[in-house]
Amino acid sequence: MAAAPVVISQDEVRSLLRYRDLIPRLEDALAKFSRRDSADVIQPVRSTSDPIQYFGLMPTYMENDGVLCTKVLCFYKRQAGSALPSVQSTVLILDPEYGNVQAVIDGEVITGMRTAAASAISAKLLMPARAEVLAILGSGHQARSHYSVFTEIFTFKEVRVWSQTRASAERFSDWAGGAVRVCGSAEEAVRGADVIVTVTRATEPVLLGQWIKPGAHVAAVGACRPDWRELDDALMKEAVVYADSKEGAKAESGDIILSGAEVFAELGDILNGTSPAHREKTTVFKSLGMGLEDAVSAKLVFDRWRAKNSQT
Ligand SMILES: NC(=O)C1=CN([C@@H]2O[C@H](COP(=O)(O)OP(=O)(O)OC[C@H]3O[C@@H](n4cnc5c(N)ncnc54)[C@H](O)[C@@H]3O)[C@@H](O)[C@H]2O)C=CC1
Ligand SMILES: O=C([O-])C1=[NH+]CCC1
Repeated sequence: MAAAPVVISQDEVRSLLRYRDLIPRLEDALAKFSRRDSADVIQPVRSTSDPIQYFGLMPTYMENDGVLCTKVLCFYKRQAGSALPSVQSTVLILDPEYGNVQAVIDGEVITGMRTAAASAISAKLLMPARAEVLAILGSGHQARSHYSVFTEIFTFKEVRVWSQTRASAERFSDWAGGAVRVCGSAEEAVRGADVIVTVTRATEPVLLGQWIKPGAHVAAVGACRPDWRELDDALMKEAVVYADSKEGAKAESGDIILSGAEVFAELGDILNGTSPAHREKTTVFKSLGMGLEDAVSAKLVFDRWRAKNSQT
């Protein structure tokens, strides 16, 4: 019988995962994904069903890297007063040879960090030169991880936040040590911004093309269902649109499907040098999230966890 799986908690993941290690591995994995070589990556679009609002399975196999993994995720309606996240997830690492589960890893920190890291990679590739102003729409879990990585790897003169309520935007600004300007409207937050991150649970557009400075880069992270929107048609039609996965974007993104916008390229195509990065134009990175990103993060965590626990 195979050994029982290890369980790696959220605190352990937080202590083991660093953006400086994760970002280069994600860049490598995104590039492999876009080459569509099945020995590098097999990652179908996630399967979803709605028995409890939204239940998703995100399997990935990376033969050459010896990784077999799946994330299980679930959205739920936050109960008043609950501190639990609205996206719950767990990552399972399986033995690629025998299929037994080797590790059960809390998915919250992984989801927060790998999503923010993918957005940061999009900004590295697509934001205008000398970007000075970052605007964040939304103030939840993803807003925090995006603030952390964007301020760790870039230098902005100003960071702004807008959220559904002023109180939640102020809590976010307090969490960030007061270094963030709280804005009274999404328009106020994004006017003149060079980089805009949308991390809301909106189902209707909260970001309009008419507000955006030409040449700005938008990392659009929410609206991951075919009938949900964060961005309006004007922006989707004006911008050069990139995605993590073209198949994922066409199947899951309301902003792509309902606007009729074309996905110009994947981030991996830019990393492979097979598509240009149109930094001089207004760009949108439509992020849906990929099992591949969880697999890379979970492998990093599991390898570090084993190294640490074999020494003790
Ligand atoms: N692309 C990806 O890889 C991933 C995307 N997501 C998506 O990112 C979004 C944010 O996720 P979390 O930060 O974990 O959620 P959260 O629940 O922690 O935060 C959501 C934020 O959206 C705001 N919000 C809710 N409804 C809104 C509306 N109608 N208009 C404007 N703002 C609204 C809330 O006030 C809050 O600030 C969600 O849509 C989630 O599905 C989450 C994980 C990965
Ligand atoms: O990739 C992911 O984990 C998610 N994408 C949308 C919600 C959660």
